[in-house]
Formats: sequence, C-alpha cells, structure tokens
Amino acid sequence: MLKGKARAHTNIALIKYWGKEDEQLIIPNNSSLSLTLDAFYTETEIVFDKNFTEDIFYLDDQLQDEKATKKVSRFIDLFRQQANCSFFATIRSINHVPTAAGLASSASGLAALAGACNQALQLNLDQESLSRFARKGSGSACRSIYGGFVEWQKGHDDQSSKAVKIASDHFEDELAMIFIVLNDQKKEIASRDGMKRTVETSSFYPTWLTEAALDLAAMKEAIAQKDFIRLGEITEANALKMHATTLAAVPPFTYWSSESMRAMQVVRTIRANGLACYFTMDAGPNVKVLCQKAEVEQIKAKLAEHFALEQLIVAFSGPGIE
Ligand SMILES: O=C(O)C[C@@](O)(CF)CCOP(=O)(O)OP(=O)(O)O
Repeated sequence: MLKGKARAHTNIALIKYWGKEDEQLIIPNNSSLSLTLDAFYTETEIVFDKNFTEDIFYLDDQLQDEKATKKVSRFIDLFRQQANCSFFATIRSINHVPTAAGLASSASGLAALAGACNQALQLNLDQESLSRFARKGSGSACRSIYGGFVEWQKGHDDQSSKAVKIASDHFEDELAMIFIVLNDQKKEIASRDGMKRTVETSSFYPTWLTEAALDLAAMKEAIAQKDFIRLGEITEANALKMHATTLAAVPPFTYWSSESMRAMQVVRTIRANGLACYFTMDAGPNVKVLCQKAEVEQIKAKLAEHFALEQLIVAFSGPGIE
C-alpha cells in the first residue's frame, strides 16, 4: 500500500489563459499570470494498492460517477506510467471552498492530486515537473503548484509549457481579493468548451492573443514596481478583452449575467469614489474584486451596500502546494 497526501490552493488569473494550441498536451495559445489564494484549497489523499480492482474517487465524501472517475484515472495514469506502477487507487478529495461559492476548484483539485501522487509513488518530482503534470489535468492547475504571483509560460511543447514563480518581493502580501458570489442560475459553458468555440470561431480571438502578450509584459513591470493601480487596471482590462472574444464567437455566448454587470458597475462606482479596486471574471458569473489589504474592509463595506454579506468572501495571497 502506497499513500500520499497534498493540499493545493485556488488561483485566480489576472492575465487569462484562454485557448489551446494543443488540446491533448494542454499547451495554451498565450501565457497567463495568476495570484494563488489562501481561502480556497483542496486536500487530496490517495492510496495505491495491488489488491484494488479499480480506481475509486470520493469528492467531499461523495462517491463519484464513472465519468468523473475516468477523468481522474486518466490523470493518475500519467503518474503510474512515470512510476512504472499498475496499481489501482482510491482517491479522497475535500474541497475547502465555501459551499455557496460554486467556485471552480478544478485547479486546486488537480494540483493537489498531482502532489498526492508524487508523494505516494515516491517520484520526487520537483515543482517544475509537478506543474507540467498538473497542466495536463487542467491548464490553470499548473499555476497552483506555486504560491503568490505565478506565470504560466505558454511554451510550445510538454517540456517548455510550465508555471514559474514570479519574484515579487512579497508584493502579493499587500493584496486582497473579494469574491462576489452571484447565484445566478446561468447555465455555464465549461471553460474548456468556451475557449474551444472561441478559438475556432471568434474573429476577435487573434487580437486577444496580441493584447494578452502586451498585458502580461506590462503586468510583470507593474509587479516589479509594486504599482497596484497599474496592476488593477491591467487586470480589469485583460478580463474584459478575454470576455469580449466570446461575444464574437459563433454562436456567441457570454459568462456575464445581469448580476455580473451590476457588480462590475458597483466596483467602478466604488473606484470612482476613491477606493482602488478592480474586477476580474472567469468562466462563470461570479465577480472577483482585486484590492489592497489596507482597504479591504472599507471596500467590503461598500460592496455590502449592494450585496448580502454572505455573498462576499475575502481571500489573501496563499501558498503553493503543501
Ligand atoms: O484561469 C484562467 O486563466 C482563465 C479561465 O479560468 C477562464 F476564464 C480558464 C481556465 O481554464 P481551465 O479550466 O484551466 O481549462 P482546461 O485547461 O481546459 O482545463
């Protein structure tokens, strides 16, 4: 019996990953940059045993169906191959994500599973190699291997496409992110499907790639300068450009609900009244507000004039895989 356990935290992209160059290896068309957060994480335990007759997957103590288990099995196969191990495994993942949040936890989930496999199979993979493995589970998962500011260098093959930690002299410790959880019933298009349709049909997509590269360079400069205003401006503009690509897809779609639009307007108004805060959004209606730790309580209080307190969740910079 081989046992492994790991904890990995959620990351939110400030420069978005949006579109694949290679679907199998999950090589992106553009590099991205994220902030790993402390509030949300996944803890995964895995046991490999020669007497097991199939892979079994529990998520939040719920036995998972064949589809979900197959996805996890395919991912674990990467590690079994690496370790030349044919044992089946039992996986237990617990998502420490506020239940109401409905926040995507695939990134922390797959990163934690990568770490647990690494330990159980005694592969001694370093963080760079772990990041490559996690990437093949879900692109954004590769960034959760590290804490703080993380760049996923797009690369062009399995070896070169990986995440790296950005030297930031602890600038991330001055930041906060407030999640505005909007429980719209909007049927979400999974990020994998959304980006595929966008790459294949959106006339705005080529411009996105040009802009994302410029935004990344400018953001790395803002981090080096510890310039929060610049960091926020680029974050918000980059999210808007990424979401703009979906409006020109065929058929067009958007992740924005009416509540998302209201939340974005509230953030703009709070900013216009003197508190520096900027929004970003991913493949869902929730709005995330990037601000400075020193002002997070004031900004949360302003948001609470427009949203219920239980819809507002504060997170700070978090660590890499543990
Ligand atoms: O996180 C970001 O950079 C931006 C997004 O969250 C969407 F806004 C994309 C996340 O995509 P992911 O779920 O990693 O896709 P996969 O590789 O098809 O599994």
